Amino acid sequence: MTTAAPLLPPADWRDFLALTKPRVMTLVVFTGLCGMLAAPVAVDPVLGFTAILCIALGAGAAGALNQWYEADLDAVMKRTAARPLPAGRMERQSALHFGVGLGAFSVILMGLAVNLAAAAILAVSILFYVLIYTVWLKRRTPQNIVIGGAAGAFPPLIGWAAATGEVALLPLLLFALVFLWTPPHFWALALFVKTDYANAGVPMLPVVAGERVTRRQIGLYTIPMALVAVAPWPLGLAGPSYGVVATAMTAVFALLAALVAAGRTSAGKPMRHEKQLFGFSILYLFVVFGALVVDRWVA
Ligand code: HEM
Ligand SMILES: CC(C)=CCC/C(C)=C/CC/C(C)=C/COP(=O)(O)OP(=O)(O)O
Repeated sequence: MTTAAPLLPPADWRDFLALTKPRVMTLVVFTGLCGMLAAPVAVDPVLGFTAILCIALGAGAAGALNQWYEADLDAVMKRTAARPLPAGRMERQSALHFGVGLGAFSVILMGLAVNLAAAAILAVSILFYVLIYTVWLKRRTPQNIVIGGAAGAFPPLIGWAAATGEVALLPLLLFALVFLWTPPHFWALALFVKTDYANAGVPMLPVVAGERVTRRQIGLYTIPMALVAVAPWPLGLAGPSYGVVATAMTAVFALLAALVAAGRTSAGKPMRHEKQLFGFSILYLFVVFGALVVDRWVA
């Protein structure tokens, strides 16, 4: 006779919150909000709030499904071992039900309360992150984050579509900015947590191709990223206040990326520039996206 594994007690709300990767999602939601506020229309506040809520819930659902699928990987990486599933604080089924329910709710609410264009792009981004990145590419190729990372670039398009019902050149540039920003953002981190990924058998670029190639790739992606970041200004899609902030922030980003690409080290501080580039990459998107909204509404 077989005995069923004992069921865990119901998980705490904090564990469900942790499934949504709330810290990463703040920036995802912020880029969505800025995409919405950069649109040349005044959005009804209730509708706008609902759209941003749907992006937050959809992104949270994607995070939960990611953790449901890769609990085995998370268990072997130091950075992720304390998450609710690998730490044994939650049944896998609960994470699956939570993710599917929340994801469906976010897309349906967006479709009913906001518009179909925003709901469709939200659905695509959730499916992209879960199926294309997490299930298909992450364990197969070091290009995982380049292709799969597109999922994280959709929110500005969703925000814009929520406001206008369509897409346009400016939100497409914002998509391209986050898309090209993701490799330097992630590979800078991957350089200093390489052993974690190597132990887990995840083929991240520094593990598979080595540090030199990764550094060069960071430098290479930074060039088109810089052009796309500044482009809204000369194209007349944003004014000089955006142009100045975006140029200054991009110059700092490019300098740090160049130091990383050149493999510059400072005595006694291993991976100093890599850590600086990773940290700055987060501030960078907050400031550049924020500057676009300030430029539209205040400047
Ligand atoms: C496939 C693409 C990406 C990968 C693999 C990736 C990976 C990571 C990892 C491993 C961390 C550090 C640890 C953590 O807190 O979990 C991190 C931090 C972060 N990422 Fe990304 N990231 C990606 C794309 C993005 C995107 C698109 C955004 C937002 C637009 C973003 C925003 C952030 C933020 C805000 C943090 C800091 C979180 C904190 O303070 O703990 N990331 N990222
Ligand atoms: C609107 C919507 C659905 C947006 C999707 C949000 C999204 C794709 C964010 C990407 C950022 C992210 C959490 C990467 C983590 O990669 P990982 O899963 O490899 O990190 P881990 O090792 O921390 O699990």
